[in-house]
Amino acid sequence: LESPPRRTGNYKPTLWDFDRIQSLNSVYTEEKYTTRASELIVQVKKLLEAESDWFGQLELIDQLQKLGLSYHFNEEINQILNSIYLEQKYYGKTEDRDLYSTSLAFRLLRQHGLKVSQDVFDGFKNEKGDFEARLGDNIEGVLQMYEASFLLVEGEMTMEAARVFSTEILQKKLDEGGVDDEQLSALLRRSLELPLHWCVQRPNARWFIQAYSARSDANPALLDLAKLDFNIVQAAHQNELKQISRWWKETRMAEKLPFARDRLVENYIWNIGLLFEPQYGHARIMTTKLFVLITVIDDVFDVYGTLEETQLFNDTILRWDVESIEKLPDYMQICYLALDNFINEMAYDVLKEQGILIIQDLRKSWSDLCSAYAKEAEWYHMGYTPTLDEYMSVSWISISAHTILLWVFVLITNPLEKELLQKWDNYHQIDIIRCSAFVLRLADDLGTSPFELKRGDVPKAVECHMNETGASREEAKQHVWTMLWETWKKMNEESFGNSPFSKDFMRSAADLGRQAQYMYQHGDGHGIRNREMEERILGLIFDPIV
Ligand SMILES: CC1(C)[C@@H]2CC[C@@]1(C)[C@@H](OP(=O)([O-])OP(=O)([O-])[O-])C2
Ligand SMILES: [Mg+2]
Ligand SMILES: [Mg+2]
Ligand SMILES: [Mg+2]
Ligand SMILES: [Mg+2]
Ligand SMILES: [Mg+2]
Repeated sequence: LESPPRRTGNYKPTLWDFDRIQSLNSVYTEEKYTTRASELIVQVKKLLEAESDWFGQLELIDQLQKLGLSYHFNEEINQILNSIYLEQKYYGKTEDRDLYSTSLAFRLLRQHGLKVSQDVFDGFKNEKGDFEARLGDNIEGVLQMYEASFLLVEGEMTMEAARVFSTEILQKKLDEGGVDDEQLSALLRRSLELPLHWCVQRPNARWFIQAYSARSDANPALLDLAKLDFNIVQAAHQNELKQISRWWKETRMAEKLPFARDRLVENYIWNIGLLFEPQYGHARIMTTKLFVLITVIDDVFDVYGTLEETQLFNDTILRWDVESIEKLPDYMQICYLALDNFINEMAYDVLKEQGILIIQDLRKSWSDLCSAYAKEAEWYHMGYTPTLDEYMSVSWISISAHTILLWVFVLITNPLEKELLQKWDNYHQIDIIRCSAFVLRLADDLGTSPFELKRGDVPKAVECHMNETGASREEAKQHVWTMLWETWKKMNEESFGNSPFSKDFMRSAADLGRQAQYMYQHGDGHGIRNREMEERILGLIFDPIV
């Protein structure tokens, strides 16, 4: 029986080939630049110390975060935010504080894990309990209220009302052209599309550095440090990318598996967002290799493999015995061995560094992932459209977040305790992992499903909801956005909880969701190039800020 013609993703070749990547070089690895940066860091620390009032301190902290510089000042920022929280200065009588400072304090303290009550906004309501219309006269204050509203947790009606109230005012102002300040209207447009709380820090820093350099009141030391630090970090990223690119070329997978996405740079960008701290260079290299293998094997199940082949591959991964590899078609033998080599490399890495054998944990994660892939392939080939709940029960695994976060956990947790690792045995119950996976899945479906369905793929969240409820595509997309929004409330709750995982891990889990919203903001930024993504990659990796 002639097997049906194989589908293809029609993926274009990579925009950034091996030679282009290997030709990357930057002057910002030179000693004189890092010395200059250290001097500027001292100057900015003095700026922080010199700030007398709490409002000025918060403004500076907010700026440092946007400029991607906050990691140099963690101690100072901790100390300032903790004392503002303890002294509750933002709670004062409404007349001597305003919407702007209250909202800024609410957002920065909550982001820091300090749970300011939503009651701080009660002072801005009228006797009926609605926010006073006059607040709309201060657009900067309303923008801060909007940004603060994304830090809500379940059941906080005041924060829901704050989001609706502020969104309406900001949208109306933009529609009427009522914002004459060009910089402010750019800020409004950007935040209405993606609020600060949903923005991954490093990839967005360049935009905020450009915006800050356009301000007449920009502090020269702060601006110089922002540009210099960005370029120094970029130089380090270039070296990491060159190293991964040599590995990718040696595997020859792009050539052997031409049907799959050859997206080394895009896969690396994911990890610039996911692993923020510059010292996580080795971790970014390993997680990028993981992303590259996930991308290829995802395409094996979603695009190229026949139903029988995908089941065969899944069985081989479940059993992980080399005898069964004999039965795999050649292209799958390449995938299996590349994956097996990588898992062994990773396990060896951890064994020699931490003295713990994690090979079973890594394989278990991958067998769960491939089982989910196989389930989706079965649904596609049977022409079956699951209910949305049924779809999510499989696709929150197939989006690979649980595997990505296991790699991140192992690579940044030092020392790696056995009992903490054992918590991964029932990762289905770990809220932060589930939330991160849901945001990644829902953002991915909103960004990639139109292209996936054109070439043939399992019905995605939007299509499942349409099929189940008869909703229109627009209504179904709105429903998916609402699910994403509900998930962020749970994710916010997790950052207050006393999780057994480190702050860096909790941040990475949330950043995985944020990075997805960044990659898919203008369509499928991962698989199908678009101008915005191209410009973002040039600005992030190739071109220093002058
Ligand atoms: C890194 C990833 C999140 C993972 C592999 C590439 C991705 C960008 C995404 O690709 P996609 O094909 O959209 O995943 P899915 O929809 O087939 O699950 C799934
Ligand atoms: Mg290719
Ligand atoms: Mg896919
Ligand atoms: Mg898939
Ligand atoms: Mg919990
Ligand atoms: Mg997708």
